[in-house]
Amino acid sequence: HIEQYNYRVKRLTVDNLDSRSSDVRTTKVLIIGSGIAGLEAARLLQQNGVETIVLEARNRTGGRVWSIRSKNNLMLDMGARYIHGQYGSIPSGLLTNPVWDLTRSANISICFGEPHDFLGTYPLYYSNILVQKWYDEYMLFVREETRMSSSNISFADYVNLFAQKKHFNEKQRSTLYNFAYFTIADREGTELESISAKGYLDRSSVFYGEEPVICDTDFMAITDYLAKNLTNIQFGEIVTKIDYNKNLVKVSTKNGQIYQAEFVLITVPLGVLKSKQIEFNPQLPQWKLDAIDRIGFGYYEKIYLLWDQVWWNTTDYYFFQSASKSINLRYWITANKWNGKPFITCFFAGKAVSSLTWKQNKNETVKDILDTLQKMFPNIKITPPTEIYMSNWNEDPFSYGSYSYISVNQKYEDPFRLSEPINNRLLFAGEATNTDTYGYTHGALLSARREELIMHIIFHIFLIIMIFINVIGCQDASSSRNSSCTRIGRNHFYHERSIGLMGNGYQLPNTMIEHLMTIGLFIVFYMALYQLWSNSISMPSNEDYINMLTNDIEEENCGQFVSGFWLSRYYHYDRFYEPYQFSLLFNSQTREVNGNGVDDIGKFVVNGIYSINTNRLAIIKTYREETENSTENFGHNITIQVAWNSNQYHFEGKWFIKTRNYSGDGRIELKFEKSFRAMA
Ligand SMILES: Cc1cc2nc3c(=O)[nH]c(=O)nc-3n(C[C@H](O)[C@H](O)[C@H](O)COP(=O)(O)OP(=O)(O)OC[C@H]3O[C@@H](n4cnc5c(N)ncnc54)[C@H](O)[C@@H]3O)c2cc1C
Repeated sequence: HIEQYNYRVKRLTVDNLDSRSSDVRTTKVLIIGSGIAGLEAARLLQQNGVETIVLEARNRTGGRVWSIRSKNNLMLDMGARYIHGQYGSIPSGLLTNPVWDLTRSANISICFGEPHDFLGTYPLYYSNILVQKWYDEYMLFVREETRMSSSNISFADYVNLFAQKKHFNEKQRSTLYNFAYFTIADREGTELESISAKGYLDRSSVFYGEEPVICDTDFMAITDYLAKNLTNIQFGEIVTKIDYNKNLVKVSTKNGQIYQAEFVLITVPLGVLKSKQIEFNPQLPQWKLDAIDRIGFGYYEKIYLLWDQVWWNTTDYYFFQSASKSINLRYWITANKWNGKPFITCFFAGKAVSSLTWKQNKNETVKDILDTLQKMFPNIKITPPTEIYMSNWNEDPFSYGSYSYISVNQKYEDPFRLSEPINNRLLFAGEATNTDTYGYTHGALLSARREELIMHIIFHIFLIIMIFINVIGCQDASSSRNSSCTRIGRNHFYHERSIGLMGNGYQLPNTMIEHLMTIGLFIVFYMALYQLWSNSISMPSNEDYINMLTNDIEEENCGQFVSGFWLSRYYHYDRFYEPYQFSLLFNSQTREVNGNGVDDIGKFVVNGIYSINTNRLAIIKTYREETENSTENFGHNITIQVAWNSNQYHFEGKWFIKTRNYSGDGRIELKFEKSFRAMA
């Protein structure tokens, strides 16, 4: 077997990639990994008739979405469990969490946690209220410091700087440190020392989880739904080598199987890429290797403790959040009040996982948890759990960690680099390649949609080029009275297909269809041009607007815009409509502003730009159809262009609407309401 494997691998060099053999399986798109990203990409490609094979190392789908059954048939999510966002709504430019949408399509029942549904305390020397106040002040301090700074400074360094500024003693400093740890670092699966504060605050995903939404069933119901109609998943196929050139990719697996494809979508976790278990030939470019190296990949593990019946007498969701005496053993505990199931989940992150304390001495870890619980419930005699289950993502060779975070070593462009295709043949998806929603299932899902779209564009560019070549070839031929016009064109087209540019999913059009499509393309092109022209006549473009300099801008009035909740009121039909709250997040490096909210027309998302220099903001509100007011909500866009008014201490300017049936404009004001509360 080994000989056969070596033989196959030896044959596989870039020079002879095209050599075909009966034991090489060919397909148009090969997807490596059947986590949520791989499954979604496979599902979309299959829907579009593109031939696809999924290679999965494990003998199951789901990847880091993995649920097991206890002896009593309790469903325990060892990986993802929460669908983050407020009732499915996420303030990052997308109205709803797409995973939430999936649960609705799949008829999966979901339950809601309340944001303040929290029993217990941090083991702090000071009252929670006081520490929360320090923390809020600390976050404002970090936000201000990072806004104009370009250096990567960790949250831990900012704790020290803030403590110095406030003349904190060591006890106060370490209390704030612990609080910040649990609020920020724990969820990222790492330490405060490792996270770039600027990177974290500039990326929108960090503000998601104000109100996690929890499934009533296991999370795998979602990945099972995605996998439902996929017939092309090869289990137990551990990819060991990827050979590629400008035309083709060949993938070798540990079983000695070789696959050949026009495109390969790599969705393996960042931990696997870091481990260099997969050999690339030629080696990945240095910029890609640097990105893989610098982006952080955290550790986050769960322990489930099960009893025969619920013994706790509280209905709160979160039991307790604890920083134990030992820095290496910190955890927090939750229980599920909705289904009344008798288990408690404990979470360990960062050093607590890598130090291995908890794994090396499972009994001691469990005893520590039980002692903590006993202190919380002094009147109940807590018996040892009947079953214990622990995850081990950290050592799992198909994960090597939990999910990505923004490390202090990271460069701004690294996540973009990670997702960048190579030769337009190797494409990358998965949680870590999502620049906004890294670390989450919805990040993985959206990355798959992004890559599927890229593939689609690549396919169609080829299709359009082919049509033009064919039409021009045809016209040349007919002008020279070459009666074999159609045949020549077609033969040329077939030839291109046979060398692999066109795939099985796309049918060869005949000459008539090609002509019609050409005319259609011209019509679409002119309509797009007309649309652009007509949209630009009544207002400046958003880019032009924010760059307009006015004489009266004083330096202290620059950069008034901050991320947070804003109130807007707009003037229409001779009156102001109420202030409506919406969230806006500002990325100072890209100047982008994203957010969402709801007003009397409907739910909307916001995308736009802001200039610190001119203090001007230009955003586009896009309504989501079928929300709120069905007679006025057409899923239309509203452009809002506002400038800072230092007397009123708010932004003001104009809104513009241009739809097929209506165009209009009016006044609008935007006032800052409050900053985002840190995740509870
Ligand atoms: C403990 C924990 C808790 C979490 N909690 C949440 C949560 O509550 N909410 C949330 O939204 N997100 C959560 N996440 C994050 C979420 O699980 C991930 O972001 C998401 O599942 C990643 O999906 P993916 O498709 O990018 O990668 P994966 O799911 O890891 O899929 C990659 C696939 O590639 C396969 N693979 C790896 N190596 C090879 C190879 N050499 N050859 C072939 N196949 C290979 C793997 O087996 C896997 O199936 C959590 C993660 C962990 C670990």
